[in-house]
Amino acid sequence: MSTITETSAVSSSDSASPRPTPPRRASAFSAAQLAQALPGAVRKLDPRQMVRTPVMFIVEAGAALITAIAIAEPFLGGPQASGGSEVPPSFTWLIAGWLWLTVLFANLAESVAEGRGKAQASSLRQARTGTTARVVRDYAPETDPGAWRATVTAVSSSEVARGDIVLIEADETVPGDGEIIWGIASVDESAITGESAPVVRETGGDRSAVTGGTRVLSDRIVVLITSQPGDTFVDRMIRLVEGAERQKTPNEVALNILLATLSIVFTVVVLTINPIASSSDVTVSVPVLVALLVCLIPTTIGALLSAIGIAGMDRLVQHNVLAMSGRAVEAAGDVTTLLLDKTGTITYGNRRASEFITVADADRHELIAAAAQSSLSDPTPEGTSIVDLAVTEGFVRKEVDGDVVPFSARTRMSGVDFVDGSSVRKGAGSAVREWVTAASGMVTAELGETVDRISQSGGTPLVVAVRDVTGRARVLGVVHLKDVVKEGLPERFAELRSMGIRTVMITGDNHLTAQAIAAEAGLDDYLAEATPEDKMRLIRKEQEGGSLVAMTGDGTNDAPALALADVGVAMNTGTSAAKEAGNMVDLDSDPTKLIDIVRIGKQLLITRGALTTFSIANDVAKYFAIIPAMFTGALPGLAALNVMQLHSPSSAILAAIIFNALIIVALIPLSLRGVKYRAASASSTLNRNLFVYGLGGIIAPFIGIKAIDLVLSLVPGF
Ligand SMILES: Nc1ncnc2c1ncn2[C@@H]1O[C@H](COP(=O)(O)OP(=O)(O)OP(=O)(O)O)[C@@H](O)[C@H]1O
Ligand SMILES: [K+]
Ligand SMILES: [Mg+2]
Repeated sequence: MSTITETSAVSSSDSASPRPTPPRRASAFSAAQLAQALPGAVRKLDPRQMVRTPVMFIVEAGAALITAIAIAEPFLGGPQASGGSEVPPSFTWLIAGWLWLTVLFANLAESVAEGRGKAQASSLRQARTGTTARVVRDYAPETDPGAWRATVTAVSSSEVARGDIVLIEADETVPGDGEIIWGIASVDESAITGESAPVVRETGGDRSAVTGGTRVLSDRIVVLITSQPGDTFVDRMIRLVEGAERQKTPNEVALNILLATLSIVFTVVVLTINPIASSSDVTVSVPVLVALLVCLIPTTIGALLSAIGIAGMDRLVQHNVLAMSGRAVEAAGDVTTLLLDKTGTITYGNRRASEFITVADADRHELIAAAAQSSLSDPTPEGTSIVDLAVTEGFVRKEVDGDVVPFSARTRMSGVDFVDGSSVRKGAGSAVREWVTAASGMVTAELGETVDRISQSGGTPLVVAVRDVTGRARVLGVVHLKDVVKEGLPERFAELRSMGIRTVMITGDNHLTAQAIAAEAGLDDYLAEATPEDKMRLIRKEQEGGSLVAMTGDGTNDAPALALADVGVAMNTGTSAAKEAGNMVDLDSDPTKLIDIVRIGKQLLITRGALTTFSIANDVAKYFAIIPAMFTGALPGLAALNVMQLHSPSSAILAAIIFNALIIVALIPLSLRGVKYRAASASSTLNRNLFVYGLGGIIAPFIGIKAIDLVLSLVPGF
């Protein structure tokens, strides 16, 4: 039996200020990583896995076929001549070996990319240390939220399921994701966010979500668990970074289909060569045909495609962003409008009451008492801070009996209807004005001036009014709620502007407050007095206009908008409803994180494009290496194609195959690091990459194949 005493009000200034978190691990690519990834690469040779990447599957099938031929050859009188010219005895084995290496290098690229995620996953697994959770059986919150009786039983945290109510005290690990239903505490979320500064989590409002695996540092909280065992946020994060849940992005799927189609076309072409060449009674040996096929199909991009995708998602994790869908990552690359929620996103979100201001001849103590009474059961940060301020001005808490009218983003008001028929309300100026005039009350010009003065300073005015038993209402005054804009926003929004992204703040707050905050934060536009429907309407309008829309938000009333946006980034400090609705979660709760997300999205698209260009281009040179080598005996005229003056048909073919394999390893670092992204216009970036990777793709193999051929010419038999 444990009774809960009133907690000390924890200093609730959220200290996690948004600063771009440095990527957690150097993205350098080292030989050690290669060695570590080798076992994984060998395991991936399993044909059932290889079939996922058709291009490399064809290479593996070719490698298996030629290995069989190489084994059978000695019993068939040695390697078959090809194209009318003899081949060295080890030729077939060499082709088979390098084809196996080609497939192995492709798998190596993927397992190196996955390796970094695996490291991240193992550090996350530590966070999930199996603890015991204290589940409350008959939780019954009494009228005074500070004291309730409960029976607490200890269960292992892996059994805690959705709907359980758990008590968590200082130095205990949160057993699962949930919402705080009682209390306030400072929580260490470094296991998730890597940010060791403790954050405040409290019941009510937009900062009531806690994540399984984090640690309560002070006080105690009662949490309603919302996650199922094995499917907590950390579990999903682990599956995501391990690539298990990595969904292929639409661009990647389309490219895979293109590559597979190209490979099938080339396979058919190669299969028709002998029938066509049979007129000049020359046959090309199967090893040479397969070598030609492997050089023609886009093996370079086929081998690196998944590594590029995994590395892109991993770069997001390094920036503390969890992308639940690959599509969102790519959409981020093309976003042109960013909608930002105000409270909790642009500002710290724990709006605090700073001053009571009476209007007309209202009595100050009456104002303070009314404001406090309308907030005793208001769990939002606004409500609790009003009570705190009232207590410092002499208000004595005492139970009020009446019906609590909770705050809603639609009514934009909260209050109490007392049993004696009188009522009190606090809320947005426009909402309370309507309530007062509907009860035949008067609203003075002075009220408007006070409301505007507070709003112009960026504060949120909450008007307080009472209605007496006769039904007449009157305004007592205004509570000045202070909101603090997160620092460093103007320059970050300027950066977004340079990337062609317009920033719009949408808030339920009034116009003047919105205008003041938007100006202070350096935003392009704002929409004030927005209800959740207004936020969604604005997103639809932008999307119909052809823009891809990104939205950041933290509150439950942002959830529908986050779900509708092409890129919905939920703040980690937000409610679990917001995190469920978004397709990304920013663990740093930094509204300008979208800059990094857009940059990574663009970089992913550019890297994939650049390496595809390089891959197609570098296949061209192989025509000049292999075609003449295949037919020198029969069609001497083709020798003119041998611009590289390669040593012999066998060395030419083998050199092409070796280059085709080595180029994959050479491009692994670029695939993992990504092509450098500059905030420039899309067309100039495209032209630059076509030039660098197109021309580079044409020239590199001529040099590479010639160099390898020179080495081979030193080997006896070639
Ligand atoms: N606890 C509350 N009780 C009464 N009125 C409130 C309370 N909290 C907010 N309000 C009023 O309702 C308005 C709308 O609140 P809402 O949460 O929708 O938007 P916001 O918090 O001001 O901004 P944002 O949409 O960025 O969160 C606020 O601007 C404020 O005037
Ligand atoms: K190729
Ligand atoms: Mg709000």
